[in-house]
Amino acid sequence: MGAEVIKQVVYTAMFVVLVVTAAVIVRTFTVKPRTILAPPCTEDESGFIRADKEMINRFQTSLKFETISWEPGVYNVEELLNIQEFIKSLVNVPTFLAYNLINLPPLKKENVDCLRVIQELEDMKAQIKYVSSSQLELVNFVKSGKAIKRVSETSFVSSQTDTAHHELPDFTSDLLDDNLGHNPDITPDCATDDADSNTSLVSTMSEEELPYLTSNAVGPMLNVAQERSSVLNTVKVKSRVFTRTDKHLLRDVPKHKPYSYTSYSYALQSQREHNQEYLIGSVVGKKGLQHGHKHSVNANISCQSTTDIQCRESINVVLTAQMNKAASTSKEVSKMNCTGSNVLASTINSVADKDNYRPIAIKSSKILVTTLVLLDRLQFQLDTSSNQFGFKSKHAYPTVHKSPLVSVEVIANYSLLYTVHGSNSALKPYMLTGHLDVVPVPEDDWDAPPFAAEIKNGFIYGRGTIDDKHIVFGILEALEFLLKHDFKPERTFYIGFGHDEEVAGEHGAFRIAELLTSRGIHLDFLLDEGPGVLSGVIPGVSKPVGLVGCSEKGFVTLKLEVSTSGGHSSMPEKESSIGILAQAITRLETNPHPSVFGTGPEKGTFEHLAPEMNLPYKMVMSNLWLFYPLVSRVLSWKPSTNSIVRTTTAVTQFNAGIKPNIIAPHAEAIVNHRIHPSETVQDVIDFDKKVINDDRVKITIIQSQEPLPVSSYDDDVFGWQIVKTSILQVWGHYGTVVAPGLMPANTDTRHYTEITENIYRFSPSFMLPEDLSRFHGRNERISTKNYEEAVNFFYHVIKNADKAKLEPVHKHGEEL
Ligand SMILES: CCCCCCCC/C=C\CCCCCCCC(=O)NCC(=O)O
Repeated sequence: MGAEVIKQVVYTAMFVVLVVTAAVIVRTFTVKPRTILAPPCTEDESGFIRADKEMINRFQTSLKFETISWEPGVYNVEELLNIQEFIKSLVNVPTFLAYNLINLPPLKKENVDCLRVIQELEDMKAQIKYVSSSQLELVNFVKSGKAIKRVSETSFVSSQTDTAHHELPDFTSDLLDDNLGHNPDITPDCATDDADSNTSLVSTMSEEELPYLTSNAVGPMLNVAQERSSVLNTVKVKSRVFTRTDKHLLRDVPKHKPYSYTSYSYALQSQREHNQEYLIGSVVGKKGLQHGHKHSVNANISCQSTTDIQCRESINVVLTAQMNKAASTSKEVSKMNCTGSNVLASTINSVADKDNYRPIAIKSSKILVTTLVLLDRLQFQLDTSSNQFGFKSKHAYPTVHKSPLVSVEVIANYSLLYTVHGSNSALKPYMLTGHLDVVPVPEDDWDAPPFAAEIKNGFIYGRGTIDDKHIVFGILEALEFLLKHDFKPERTFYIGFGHDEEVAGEHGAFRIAELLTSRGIHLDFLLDEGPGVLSGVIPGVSKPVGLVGCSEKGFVTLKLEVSTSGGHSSMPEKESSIGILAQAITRLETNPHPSVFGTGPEKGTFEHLAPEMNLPYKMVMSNLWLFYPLVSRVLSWKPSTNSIVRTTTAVTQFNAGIKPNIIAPHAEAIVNHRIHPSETVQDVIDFDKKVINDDRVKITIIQSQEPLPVSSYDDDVFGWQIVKTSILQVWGHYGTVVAPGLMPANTDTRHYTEITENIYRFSPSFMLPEDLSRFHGRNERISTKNYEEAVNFFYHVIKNADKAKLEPVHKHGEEL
């Protein structure tokens, strides 16, 4: 009896397995491709736009920076205020450069107002720390007086490279000389009245005031620029460092022998060992240090700063009187040597001679403003009468800008709205969008400088190449070509270039959308940046995939905070704010949000791609009804594919602590989630709270956006057809297939949801798996060939969309 039942169960199981296997096999080999070749563009196949040198050059110039800086010098309060005013104007531009404000202007003698100004400048730097850069140039920014001069038109990158790999421009020695009283521009009240000193321009400051000068709190983005700092001012401080009487520091240095390079180096190391507050220093000295002085050394100190205190000490190291006698030595030491991130460096000239050592700190100071160059380089002129950033005439794309068919509006000072007027008002307009701003470059170890637009091995390197200049310039190039060739559109279309997409587009795209709404405009479809032509990115598909974002993930940025009583590190509580917060972060990272694979447009991706896949992927993807869990797990392995199966968690910032022996009373972290369309902001917060499960961790929302609606990717839908057809016209010869997908990052499209239901996100960039990290990362680049393809893609979009409708497509394909 028992054996009979077992037999029955086994037979039934075998039968089920057989049926399932048969179903899987049948389905694998009968599933029909949904990716049907879109109807080719029958007319004007010859209209291929070849990227000539000029076109590439126009693109390159759009990627370059220009530097505007204040000449090293000594400024009075009024001049500082001028600078301050200018910087304020930048701060008011929400998308201005993140890394444009570099060092502080130097102080003038004993002027508290200077300190106030400098503090304000510091505050302003903090404010602009995280904003993105925008392609705007201050061409006609003119300030009177010698204090503020535009001293450099070289690209920021080349200057930076010089600094990093060679020597700094040798202006520092002159400045030292200036500081020694040789500068005719120095006003008498700047001179020191200290009779004992041979130095001039010595400001007296308390050590409490020094952080204003030395704070490195503005973050790594500014560090690159700090490398360009110069010796500008001398500040007298009560310092004990490097005095011969400081036995603690120099106890191991032989007293009666000339100090040698190594002994001084040793002294600095000792200093660090004995007192954690001090810097990590290295001393480089010239041979034959004496030159008549008993104890002299040239010290080049760089501080691997981890705390403000370290920064401060590194700057306030110290020298002696006699600097004017040692002018040649000063020149030697004024060469800076800064490396790595979060490094604050200062060069020290020590010429110790007398018993009466007089410590003098050398402060490096300078304001450097780097701006981007789009408008000027393209010969747009700035309209300084109304707004110094606005522009009124445009020569780079003369046909576009002179055409009676095209009108251009400047929105919110910097964004652009083009209307290309069609002749047939019965046709619903559409819109192409892109953005002018780029994200900063926190690291400089690129294969080619990030703002020089160098071409290497057929690739144009530069921040903004794929995010998002190839779209902006691809559209303008295509339109210029079409208008030159007598294109007269029937269908009106808009082109919107926002200036602050990288910081949520709330001033640019938002205002453009608002304006269009106020005019009662409703769009047939809108095309913005998105995934692209992906090769080798989607598992199992060997053909390139033109992936079009039909929806966009939402996001929520959360601040997590823990506060405890803090105290002395010798008597710690069992748990610290840092420990508690770290635990919360670990819980979030080890408990990812659950997979919701198959509930959003990513399902459509596989419905379209399964028939194109190689075995065994084809079998698995054609039978998602059976293999969902397996596929979901496999997709979770790689960051790119993981991004489409769930709400992601990225811990992007963590701040706590100021000193080794103080228990941090406060720790905070920033967590950025990208929300899958099947979840909401509230779902995400609820999940996080549950996972963290610790009331000591306070969670606040910094910014959020619900996921965007899913636009139709039915082959009957005009906008979808246009995008798909145009992709195939440009990349079809590679065997490219087109599929809908989910945009894992955010775009300006969130602002346009009221004026169209059909929003598609596609960047005309050909991407290999390793290229995905170039977005916002190192070595952002595009090949010249790909740029040509981008231009042609927009050419086809504009041509295709001008038809009343595309050919009907034969529909098949099915749910998996
Ligand atoms: C099985 C499908 C796999 C899909 C893999 C996804 C591939 C995504 C490809 C490109 C992503 C492009 C990201 C571009 C982001 C640019 C926009 C941006 O930075 N916005 C700001 C922000 O999101 O913070």
